[in-house]
Amino acid sequence: MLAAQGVHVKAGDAVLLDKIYLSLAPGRVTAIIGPNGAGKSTLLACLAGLLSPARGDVLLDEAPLPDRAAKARARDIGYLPQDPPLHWNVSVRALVSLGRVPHGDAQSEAGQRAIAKALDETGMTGFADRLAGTLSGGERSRAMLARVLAGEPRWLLADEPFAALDIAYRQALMMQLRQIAARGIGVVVVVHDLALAAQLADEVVLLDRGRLAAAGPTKSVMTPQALEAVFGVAFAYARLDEDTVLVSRPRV
Ligand SMILES: Nc1ncnc2c1ncn2[C@@H]1O[C@H](COP(=O)(O)OP(=O)(O)OP(=O)(O)O)[C@@H](O)[C@H]1O
Repeated sequence: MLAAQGVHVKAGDAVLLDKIYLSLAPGRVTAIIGPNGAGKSTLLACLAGLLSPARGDVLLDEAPLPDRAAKARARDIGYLPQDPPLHWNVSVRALVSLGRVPHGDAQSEAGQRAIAKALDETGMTGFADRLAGTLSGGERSRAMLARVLAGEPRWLLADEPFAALDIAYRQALMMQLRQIAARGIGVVVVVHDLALAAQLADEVVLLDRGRLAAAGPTKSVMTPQALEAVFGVAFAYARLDEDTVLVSRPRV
């Protein structure tokens, strides 16, 4: 279980997160949604243990995250930031191998197997010998995801992993995240695209100006009323083949 207990984050006088209580289960895909500036990335960074709240705690399996040794935390929680910087122009294989650093086994058989699997799962095997600096934006974001997957974390926390991907890779990544969750891994993703979040997630966390507006099963959180209250845009249910989908209704 990954939980936030009264997480409160401030920057100067600004309240970025206001007493957030959450409990996330492994084996589920949770989408964090909300308008720009709502605090989604801040919450994800807290859950990853990369940002310390001014008040409140993040608990992993009921123990405070800061009590865990840094290496153990890095093995448990794989974090993919929005637009991760490329510090060294190394090969894609070397970049993905960095995912094994918390295990210290990049050269071992188990490490090599995890690296090969991560390259394969992200469609990056054919790029393994390319310099990462020569990749396109979408290829680079897949390589960064492969790096996190190579670490075989118990929790995968990703900030807008869909942003640079074309429609085919978006769908592939959606399926992949669902498969990762089906293996028992907790997947938490910040998602801007509400239709994508509705399709992808088992659970949704809806943030509004640093506050928790709602959290729970996707269908109960993503209602036209709740989304309208937070985004200030009209939403409605529409029929699409056999499915009911949520659509926004522009007022022009
Ligand atoms: N160091 C800081 N000082 C002041 N305000 C900050 C600081 N860091 C973040 N903020 C503000 O906190 C708010 C939440 O930021 P955050 O990046 O978590 O939002 P977000 O929901 O991920 O936004 P987006 O959808 O635009 O990516 C924003 O209004 C941001 O400007």
